[in-house]
Amino acid sequence: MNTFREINAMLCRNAESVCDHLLPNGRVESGEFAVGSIHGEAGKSLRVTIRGDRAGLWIDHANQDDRGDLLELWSKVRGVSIREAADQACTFLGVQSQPIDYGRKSNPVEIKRPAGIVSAQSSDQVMDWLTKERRISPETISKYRIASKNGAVVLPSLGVDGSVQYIKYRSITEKKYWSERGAVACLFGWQGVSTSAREIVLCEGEMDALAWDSYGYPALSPTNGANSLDWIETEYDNLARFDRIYLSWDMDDAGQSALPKIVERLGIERCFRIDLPHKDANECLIQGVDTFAIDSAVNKAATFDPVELVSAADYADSVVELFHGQSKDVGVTMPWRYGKGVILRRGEISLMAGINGHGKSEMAGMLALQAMEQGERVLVASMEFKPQKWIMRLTRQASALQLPSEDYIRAIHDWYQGRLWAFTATGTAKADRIIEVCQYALKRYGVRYFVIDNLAKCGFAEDDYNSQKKFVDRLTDFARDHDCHVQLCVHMRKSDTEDKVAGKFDVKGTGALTDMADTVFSLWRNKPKEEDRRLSSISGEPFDESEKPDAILKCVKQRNGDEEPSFALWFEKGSHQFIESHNAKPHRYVQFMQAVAI
Ligand SMILES: Nc1ncnc2c1ncn2[C@@H]1O[C@H](COP(=O)(O)OP(=O)(O)OP(=O)(O)O)[C@@H](O)[C@H]1O
Repeated sequence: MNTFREINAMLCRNAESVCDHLLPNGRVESGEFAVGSIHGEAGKSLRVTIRGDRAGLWIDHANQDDRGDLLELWSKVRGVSIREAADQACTFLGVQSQPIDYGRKSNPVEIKRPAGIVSAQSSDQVMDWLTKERRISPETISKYRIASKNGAVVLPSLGVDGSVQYIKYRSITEKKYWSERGAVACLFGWQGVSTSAREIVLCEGEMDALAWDSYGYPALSPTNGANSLDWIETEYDNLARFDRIYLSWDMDDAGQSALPKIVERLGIERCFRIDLPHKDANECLIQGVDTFAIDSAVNKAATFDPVELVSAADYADSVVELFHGQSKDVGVTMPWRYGKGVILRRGEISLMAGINGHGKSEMAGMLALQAMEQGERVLVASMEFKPQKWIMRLTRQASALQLPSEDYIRAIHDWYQGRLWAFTATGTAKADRIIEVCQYALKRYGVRYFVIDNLAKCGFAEDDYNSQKKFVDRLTDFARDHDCHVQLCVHMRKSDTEDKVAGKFDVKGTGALTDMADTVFSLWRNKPKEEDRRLSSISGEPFDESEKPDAILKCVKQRNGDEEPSFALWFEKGSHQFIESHNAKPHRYVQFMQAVAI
């Protein structure tokens, strides 16, 4: 089944053929279809746009009220209802499914008109209450067939076919409702809605619907309470004809909780929320809110955009900040004098890739110290070593000494307090648990820099690339959603030689890992140099340490940076730090005095 909107869209895609079919005396002029009027005589007064975004829109310049879309043109030219026009259009378009049969359905049970009901007009009391106290217009009262019985207001719900579905009564002396029979799930107000209407207001109650109509907006309201959704099923087809449904619901908790469910079922793209200056339309009427204010509220009706859909324009401040602001590129910078453009940014994930034993853990540890020094709280999930072992390595780097004293070690551990946490599972930890603990550490302790060493120890089979990919995908979401950085150590594929720096295509596993990561490092240990050194020591030949670096850290990808430098580094034997020249001093991350002072 197709909605009117869909049928009209199909007509618009064939606007010229539709015009030729409906108005054979017309002709195409300057990109528009021109004809005398909806009666089809030759002429130029009625113009239909046949191409572009506005295709299908038409206007008769001799009678500016005559305008609309192609379905309306069809209905006017053929003198049929919109529903019949839609039926005919489907046949013309060769569309098998017929339009929704909204015009013929109603609730199956019709009730008999009870005795004693008279028109509201003939009851001074009811008429006065409606027009003077509630300020409902007499036209609306007549259109909606509002009646009176024993001094109470009679609110009949007629189906789209005019049959009486339900009758509700309202006392005029107190807010009390009763009905002719038990609650029926339908909408009140069809009698006030033209069969060609393409827009409708849905509101919470009958008096509201009458108020909306008094403002010039025909409206419907559920008969059995605003929070029951049963009416949707009964009236679903009847509502299909509306391209726009304005929801005028109370802003109280009950109203707000029902609204998303209504919108979801009626179609998010055609629903709009109206915010009124008072709690509902009848209150607006009573308070004297004029039609202009109501028109303005309708014009400003908000869409129910999914929370995930945001206009790019809303990001102006953040983008200006990225260009000009102080907080440009929040993240951890590299420990060396150059390459400051490489940043381990919040919201991103980086891979530290290397062959076994090439220093990934040492490098990730040093960068974690760098993060702590720059104020980040860090969690290390090392499945390679027992916590005491990797913390020992880290402490060596932090002190810049091969053998720090006991006091210094203890002082450094005091410094770790509130800065560093360990995920203690060694061996093969389950990926889910790692993420759970990371989430907890983030929420409970404000940790924003995470090291996972390494992917091979997260509980996946070596060749289960799909699960590895899903895990990295989840880490990527975690980093982005919580504005933190995750560094994941991964292995390089085994190759014949360890003599050259591997590229990002050498990362073990699926290529998706490097695609998903924001930054990828390839860490290479200069094994040939170590061999040369060994041979020199045997032969007694002098060996120049400065000539070649001990390691190269190559940034092979940095999605959000301009630089992808290679860092030539020397491995300082005492501290196990990577330094930028053979005679550079290792950096003391924790000064002894500073550590003691904390
Ligand atoms: N460039 C280097 N020169 C000398 N020794 C190094 C160098 N890089 C790392 N090492 C040493 O090599 C050993 C292995 O380092 P590390 O554990 O960091 O490697 P890894 O890449 O994490 O290994 P794995 O893949 O097995 O986890 C450590 O003892 C470390 O101190």
